[in-house]
Amino acid sequence: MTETEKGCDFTELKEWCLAIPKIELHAHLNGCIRDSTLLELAEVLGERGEIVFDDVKHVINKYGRTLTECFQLFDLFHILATDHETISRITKEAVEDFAAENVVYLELRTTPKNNETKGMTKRSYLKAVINGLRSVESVNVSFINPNGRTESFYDPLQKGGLTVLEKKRIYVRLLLSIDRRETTAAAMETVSLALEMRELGVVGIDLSGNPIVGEWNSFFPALKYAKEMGLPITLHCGEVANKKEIQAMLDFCPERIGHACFLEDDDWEKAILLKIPIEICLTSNLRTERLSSIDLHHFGKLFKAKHPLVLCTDDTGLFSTSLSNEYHLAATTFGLDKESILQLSTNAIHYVFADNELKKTLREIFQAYDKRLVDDFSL
Ligand SMILES: CC(C)=CCNc1ncnc2c1ncn2[C@@H]1O[C@H](COP(=O)(O)O)[C@@H](O)[C@H]1O
Ligand SMILES: [Zn+2]
Repeated sequence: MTETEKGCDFTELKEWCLAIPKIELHAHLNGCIRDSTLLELAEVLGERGEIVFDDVKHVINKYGRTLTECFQLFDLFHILATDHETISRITKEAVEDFAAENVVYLELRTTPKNNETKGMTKRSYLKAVINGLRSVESVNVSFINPNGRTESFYDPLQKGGLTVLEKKRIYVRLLLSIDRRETTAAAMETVSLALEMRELGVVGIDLSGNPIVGEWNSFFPALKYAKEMGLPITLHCGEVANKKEIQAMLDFCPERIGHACFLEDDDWEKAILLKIPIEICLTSNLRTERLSSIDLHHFGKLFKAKHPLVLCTDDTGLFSTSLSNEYHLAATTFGLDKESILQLSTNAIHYVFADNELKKTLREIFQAYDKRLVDDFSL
């Protein structure tokens, strides 16, 4: 039994992890689709004869998928969520789900996709995502408007009354993902789109996709261009053992890296020296068999070394997890007390890609939650 479990009731700790404000920096839109939505979408396509519903139902409901099956499921997501309306819907639902978890700042990442049959371009895909943000009603969603100021839909003055003021607020920013399957030209198109959409809340670039597919050299030109243009970058790094690529990624000095499961000692030396923040996805790493047991996760030693870390979910839908669940898992596995957990969630402010003004707002939100942080917190 860990220190945390001894000192505090398991269920109470779970509720407490849900109640604290949290920051989510590594969440893939299509990986966050609700199971209920997936089944509904699959049923409709089944009725239209576009898929065989019973085959799909089996895949959606399957628990304990292999790695290959996880990526097969991503392909399925991309069949089910291909039109603009569905993209808007899953965005809306994902934001609502994170807000319900008391996530106060969300960096949602997604791969803009071309789909000629649906008249979809990368640009129109992204617009559908932004429309999804605009359509959320159950919580206040804020992102950047064309003037570069924070936009709040559901203005309390216009919509009137306490009911609006009582709604939770979530700040949302977008990261555009380059899929490792994509060509250099497609990756370049994504970076150009991100630059064009900066004023609509796009704050950075992600490199993701099946880690055994694609070559660093083919993504490098687009990532270098993004860097030159001042777009922060996060890379899925070391999801599988690939020494050469891990070294190239660290030499690139990204603003953050995700996973970092297969870094060797000299790689860690470099990551630590460069103070590269690590997006930690415990459940994802466990389910995708990056480690045999959760207590062996590199979170433990990095946390002790006070390396910049942020707990994240990766794919809430795919892995049936939530951010509060990840905090609870970290607390119970590594024996963190409440103060350490709250400090961990507060520290995430340092690693967000949003501007300093929003960082200040986030700091105020966390300070309001726990006044003890006022004195020893500086950005
Ligand atoms: C299956 C597995 C190993 C998941 C965990 N780790 C991941 N590693 C690399 N890319 C990922 C991961 N989870 C999600 N993605 C990327 O995010 C996409 C889904 O979100 P979106 O279509 O970009 O909106 C996937 O197709 C994949 O390209
Ligand atoms: Zn990921």
